[in-house]
Amino acid sequence: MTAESESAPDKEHHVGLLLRYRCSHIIILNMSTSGSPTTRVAIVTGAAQGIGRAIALRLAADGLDVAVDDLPSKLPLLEALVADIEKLGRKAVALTYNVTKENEMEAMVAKTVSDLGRLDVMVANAGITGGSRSIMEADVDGFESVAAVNVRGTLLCYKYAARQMVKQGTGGRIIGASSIAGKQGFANLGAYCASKAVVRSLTHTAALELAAHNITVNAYAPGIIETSMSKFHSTRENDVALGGPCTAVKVLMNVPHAKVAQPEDVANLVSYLASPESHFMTGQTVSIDGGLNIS
Ligand SMILES: NC(=O)c1ccc[n+]([C@@H]2O[C@H](COP(=O)([O-])OP(=O)(O)OC[C@H]3O[C@@H](n4cnc5c(N)ncnc54)[C@H](O)[C@@H]3O)[C@@H](O)[C@H]2O)c1
Repeated sequence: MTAESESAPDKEHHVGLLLRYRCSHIIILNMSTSGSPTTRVAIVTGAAQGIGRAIALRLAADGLDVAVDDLPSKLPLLEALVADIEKLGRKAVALTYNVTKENEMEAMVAKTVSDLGRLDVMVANAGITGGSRSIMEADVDGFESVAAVNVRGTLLCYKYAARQMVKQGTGGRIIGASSIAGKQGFANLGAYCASKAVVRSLTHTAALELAAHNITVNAYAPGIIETSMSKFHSTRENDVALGGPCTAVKVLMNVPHAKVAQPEDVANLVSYLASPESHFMTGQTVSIDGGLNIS
């Protein structure tokens, strides 16, 4: 390539860029709920409680219909959530598919499309920590069960959401649940840290592969959020039982904004990541951690 061609791209190149921009803009406008006949639809996994529940409610408040998924044992909580979403004037459906099973993730997307009409937003939120264990005490079964939910579950959510969104041809938003633990190490949380780093990596790859389809892929990386998960890692009893330090408490001691945040704080971020306004943002794992991880 000559210096001239580098500094002055040809007209065809400019026209191509413009057309691509216009196409993506038209799709973005179609995604808007205001004045549009099409209501956007989201799936939130791990939605029965904690961060997932707050995200489902926030997306409903934003005007989306929502399929809420969790394990079968959480069905009563899901049904209560559906009722709360319906009070906001939106449609909702409770699903009990296991994110670790490929046939169930395919069925989850198919059921959402058959019940709610389409899929625009996937929030792959379900996750587990698997408890605290040092590398020297690590057991392969425990490592694999964390990976099954956090890694395989995220991959399958991304896969079947992307397939549906590409089929629809109207773009979309795919959002994963990483963690501060995916950006830095925490003693005795090796399996969890590794799994959340993989979520970040899958988000990079999926963002590149799906850009041509006007699908953005981002993840949230919370610090300590007040849910049953973080409470589990905050008690002396679990500390002693699992042989690890009070991980959540130790982390908090290093947070510049030293407070425990609420699930709604993460939901506010997801609201933006899921919105048409975030169309120029992809491949990012966004920290929401009170300043713990600044880089
Ligand atoms: N709470 C925090 O401080 C924090 C910090 C960083 C990241 N996160 C991440 O945010 C997400 C939500 O965390 P939370 O604190 O709300 O956790 P939580 O334990 O309160 O909720 C997680 C939900 O996922 C569901 N789930 C687990 N395995 C599942 C499976 N196989 N299929 C379907 N659902 C399944 C659980 O039943 C539960 O309802 C997780 O991915 C977690 O790793 C949480």
